[in-house]
Amino acid sequence: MIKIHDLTFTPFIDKSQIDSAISKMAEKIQKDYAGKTPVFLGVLNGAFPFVAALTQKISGNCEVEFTKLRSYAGTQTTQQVQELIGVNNLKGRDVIVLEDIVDTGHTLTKIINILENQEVSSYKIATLFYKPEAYHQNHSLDYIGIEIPNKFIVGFGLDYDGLGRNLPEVYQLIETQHD
Ligand SMILES: O=P(O)(O)OC[C@H]1O[C@H](OP(=O)(O)OP(=O)(O)O)[C@H](O)[C@@H]1O
Ligand SMILES: Nc1nc2[nH]cnc2c(=O)[nH]1
Repeated sequence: MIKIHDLTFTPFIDKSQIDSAISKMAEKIQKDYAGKTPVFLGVLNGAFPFVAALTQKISGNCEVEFTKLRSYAGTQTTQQVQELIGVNNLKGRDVIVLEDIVDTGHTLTKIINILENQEVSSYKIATLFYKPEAYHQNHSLDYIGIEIPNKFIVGFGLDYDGLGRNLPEVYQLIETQHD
């Protein structure tokens, strides 16, 4: 168990499970984009370890860009997704969005809106973690690493109020916590 700020988390997904999910995803992407030079678009802050781990498993040409969006405050989504760092050079490109987690899908909806305005040639969505019970958007996800229940997690890029992103494995919030 670990404590971050006021909350306690229990070990949930270990390093080898994360690595094997990323390897499988990289293999699929590599096949689907054979002969192309896709642009991986990482969504900061949370996606930084996922982007590094996935792109290192891709052989062949690819580019890496980042955008920075924020929707979560504490352990709750705010439904207002802010674009803190934008991208504007994706016209005509084959883009693969790399998200650390798709939860309600508000962030994803915002990204799709941005990509459609930029006239990209094609786009697909890859997410390391996915909460199917929380997702209520129509857009389907193209590459999913690990499906998880609708509980707050930290680690491997994901934070609780700024802390926990550096953890190499993933922890789940213990929900019955009393002071
Ligand atoms: O599907 P949603 O409910 O929109 O949640 C998913 C988003 O929430 C987190 O980002 P956050 O807004 O916390 O910013 P961060 O990556 O900088 O922590 C996460 O990195 C996803 O981008
Ligand atoms: N840290 C963290 N950020 C999120 N953003 C959306 N869902 C989550 C989650 O479960 N944990």
